[in-house]
Amino acid sequence: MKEIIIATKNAGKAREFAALFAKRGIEVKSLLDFPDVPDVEETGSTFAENAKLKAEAVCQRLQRPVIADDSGLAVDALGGRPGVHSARYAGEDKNDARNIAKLLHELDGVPMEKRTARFHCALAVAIPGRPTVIVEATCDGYIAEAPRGEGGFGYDPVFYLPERGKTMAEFSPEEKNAISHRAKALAKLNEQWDEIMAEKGRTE
Ligand SMILES: O=P(O)(O)OP(=O)(O)OP(=O)(O)OC[C@H]1O[C@@H](n2cnc3c(O)ncnc32)[C@H](O)[C@@H]1O
Ligand SMILES: [Mg+2]
Repeated sequence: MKEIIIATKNAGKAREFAALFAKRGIEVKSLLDFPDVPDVEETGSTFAENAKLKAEAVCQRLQRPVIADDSGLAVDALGGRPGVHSARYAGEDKNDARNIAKLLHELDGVPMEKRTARFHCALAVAIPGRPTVIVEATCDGYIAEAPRGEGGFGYDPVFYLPERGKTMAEFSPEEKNAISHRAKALAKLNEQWDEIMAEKGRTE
């Protein structure tokens, strides 16, 4: 296979998938390339449910193999919030800067050792006529007291990895793709990739 569709309108995610799949010589298309595909409502209560909803809706529409990513940030001191609501934490417009400002406000006064958090990533692969495959992975860190760095997207400027002494937004794309929740989930998918794609070959 030379091309895969990622069911996302998030340019940051699309960029990371493009780099991760480039190693395999596979070109990534996102929903930014298919503007007519309508938004899928994320009504699930877990990352896995939402990834499945997005992958199956777009697969149904395009009749092609599709991967969807549902991801987010779970902060221990906030009982796991923003969780599945990470994208719209500060409002419907999905504004990264406002989401970060709200998060920092909610954690005001919480000491560093209690600012533990993890990024979650659920990936769902939907192929016409086949059961959907789902994998999940996480990446542990801390919520910094102020944003730092220009790279990545979303909550990366406040996601601090003490072992590197940097926020994820201070990582190069290669560094982030070596350790991120998304890269780890994709590595899990990779283990099943040949099997998934072999089945696909038979249905073509
Ligand atoms: O649903 P799609 O179209 O894929 O795009 P989205 O941006 O709405 O994506 P999600 O519903 O999965 O919400 C993910 C939220 O978690 C954030 N997020 C996910 N992965 C991240 C990462 O690697 N670094 C920083 N923030 C991330 C992201 O900014 C969003 O606020
Ligand atoms: Mg979304």
